[in-house]
Amino acid sequence: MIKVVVSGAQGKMGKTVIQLIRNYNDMKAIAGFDIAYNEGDLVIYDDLFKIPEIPDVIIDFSNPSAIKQLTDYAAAKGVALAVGTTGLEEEHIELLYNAARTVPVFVSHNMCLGISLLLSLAKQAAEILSDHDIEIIEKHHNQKIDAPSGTALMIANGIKEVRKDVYYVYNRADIRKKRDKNEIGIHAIRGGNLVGEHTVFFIGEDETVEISHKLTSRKVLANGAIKVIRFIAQQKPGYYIMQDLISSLSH
Ligand SMILES: NC(=O)C1=CN([C@@H]2O[C@H](COP(=O)(O)OP(=O)(O)OC[C@H]3O[C@@H](n4cnc5c(N)ncnc54)[C@H](OP(=O)(O)O)[C@@H]3O)[C@@H](O)[C@H]2O)C=CC1
Ligand SMILES: O=C(O)C1=N[C@H](C(=O)O)C[C@H](O)C1
Repeated sequence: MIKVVVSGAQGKMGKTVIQLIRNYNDMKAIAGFDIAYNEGDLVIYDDLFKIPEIPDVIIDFSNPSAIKQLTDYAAAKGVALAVGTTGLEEEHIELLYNAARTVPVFVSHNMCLGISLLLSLAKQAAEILSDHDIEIIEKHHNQKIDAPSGTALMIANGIKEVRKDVYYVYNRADIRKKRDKNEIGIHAIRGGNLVGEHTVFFIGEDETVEISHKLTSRKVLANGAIKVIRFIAQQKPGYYIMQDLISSLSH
């Protein structure tokens, strides 16, 4: 039985994950971690160190400000940590890499497998359509704090691995020149209760290729989180990404 603490337990993703964990008998949510008002039947703590039982895994969908406590706690107690929170800065990534020296740490800005497929198709398209202009549009609900989305940045970073000279342009409002060949334009749309949509455009002469992924429910992301919990619970200390999980599924 994998004992799980859900971080961001009062949030949209945290609640969805807690609900889904109840469907499985190989894992149990033993507590939540959140700074928000405490509601529901799972006990939610505002300080990880107050949780009486030590979990096997913490799954996190909260806020970058939680990363310090999450990594301190995971390293101190020898607990595996899986982070889905986006909007991370360099300092947070550094904390996660440091923790990964002593405990298993998994980081993915998108936990659904469909986005991994989009990423791999986008990298392939960037190689084949090497003279096409690349633009990314992401759409999310009006409660999202960070922009562009972690997934949009992850896609752009993946494309940069095959087109090393690209750079990112987030807002053309103040630009007074023609589009540069090496730009990846990244654009964020916010509205209503959109769960998450990402489209990568490869635009050439008289031709546009679009690769899209659209979510209509958080259940898909929470299903991915369940796979991540099972995966990270079995790993040695180290820093893991979605590709590691996918490779483990094919073995
Ligand atoms: N990797 C993935 O697949 C996915 C990632 N995400 C990311 O997960 C994060 C959460 O998303 P979502 O559930 O929609 O957001 P919500 O705002 O609905 O939930 C976040 C929760 O975390 C709480 N919180 C804020 N700061 C802290 C802290 N320092 N310590 C503990 N809890 C804290 C919030 O409290 P309060 O409301 O009081 O601020 C809130 O209850 C975002 O970064 C989002 O981009 C979301 C979906 C999928
Ligand atoms: O905030 C969200 O909701 C989501 N955030 C992630 C991101 O920033 O990429 C993943 C997903 O699209 C939902």
